[in-house]
Amino acid sequence: MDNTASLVALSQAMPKTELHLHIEGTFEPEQMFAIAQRNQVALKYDTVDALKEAYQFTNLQDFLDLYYQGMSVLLHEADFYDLTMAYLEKVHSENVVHVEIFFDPQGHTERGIPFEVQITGIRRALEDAKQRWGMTYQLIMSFLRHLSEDSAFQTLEEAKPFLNWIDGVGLDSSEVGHPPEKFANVFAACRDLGLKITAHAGEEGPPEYVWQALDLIKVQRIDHGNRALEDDDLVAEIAKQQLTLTVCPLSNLKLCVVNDMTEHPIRTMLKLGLKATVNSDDPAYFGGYMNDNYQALIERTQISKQELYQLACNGIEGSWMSPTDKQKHLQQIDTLFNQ
Ligand code: HPA
Ligand SMILES: [Zn+2]
Repeated sequence: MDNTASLVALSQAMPKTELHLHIEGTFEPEQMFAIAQRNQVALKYDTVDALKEAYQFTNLQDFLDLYYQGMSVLLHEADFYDLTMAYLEKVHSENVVHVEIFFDPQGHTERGIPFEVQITGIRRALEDAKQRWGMTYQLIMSFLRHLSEDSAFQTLEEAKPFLNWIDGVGLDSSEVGHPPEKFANVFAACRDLGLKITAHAGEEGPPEYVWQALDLIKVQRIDHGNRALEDDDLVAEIAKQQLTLTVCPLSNLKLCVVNDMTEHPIRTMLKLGLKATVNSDDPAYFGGYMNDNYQALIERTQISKQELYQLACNGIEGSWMSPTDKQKHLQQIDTLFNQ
C-alpha cells in the first residue's frame, strides 16, 4: 500500500470521536422524503435529486436556509429517534466510539414542536446506541444566534425539566452580525447550572468574535475557530488555555471557508500547538461523514502519520467523555499506530 492508502486505512480503523455534529444536519435526502411522506408534509423539492442539486452553497447562510427547511418535516418523537439512529448506525460502522451531538431546540419549538418531543427521541436513540455498541455520548443544546437572547432564555426554561439529560450548551446559526456578546447573560446562567460551554466562533466571524467566546461566554471548546489564525495573540491564548478546536474540513470546503482542501489550515493549527480535531458538522449536506473528512485531509493536505495520530488523540482528549474511557481509547490508538 502506498502511504496515502495506508493512512486512510489507519484513519478508518482508529477509534474516533465526533465533537461537532448537528443532528439536524445528518438528515439525508432519502430519509427526509420518507419522513415528509409519513407526516404528509410537502417539501419544496419534487425529488431527492432535485434537493441534492440545491446543495451548492457559497456561504453559511445559503446552507442554513436549506437546513431549516429540511428539519421542518420533523414532527414526532419517532422522527427525532429515526434521524438520530440513522446517524449513529452510520458512524458506528466507521469506528466512531463517542459522539457529542448538537440539537437546535429553537428550530423546532418555533414550529410548535415541544422541547420534550425533540429531546426524548434524540436521547432514546443515543441510549439504544450505548446499549447496543457501548457508544458513549454527550448531548449539547445550541442556541440559535440569529434569534434574541430572550428567546435563548426561554429555551433554557424549557430545558430545565431535562437538565440531567443535557451535558452542554452551544451557539450556532448565522455568525456575522450576531457576536457572542449578545448571549453573555444566558451563557452565564448556563454556567451557573453546571452546563459545559462551547460556541461556534471564527467560522465566518472575525477574531474578535473568538475573543468574545473566550472572555464573555467562557467557552471550554471552540467550534470551527478558523479565523482565530488571523490574530497571533488569540492563537497564543487558545494554545495557553489548551482549548480544543472542533474543525470541520468538508464543511469548510462546502461553505467556502476554504477555497480548496489543499489550503485547509488544520496542519497549521497543529504546528501552532492548537488542539485541532476532525469533525463532520452537517454530513448529509457537506458530502461526508467522519471517514470522508479524514480521507479528504489525507489525500489533499499531505498529512503525516504523526499528525493523524495527533488528531486522533486530540479527539479523545478534547471530548467530554470520562477519564477512564479516555485512557482506554488513547491506549487503543497507541496500539494501532505502533503496529
Ligand atoms: O456550520 C454551522 N455553522 C453555524 N451554524 C450551523 N448550524 C448547523 N451547522 C452550522
Ligand atoms: Zn457547526
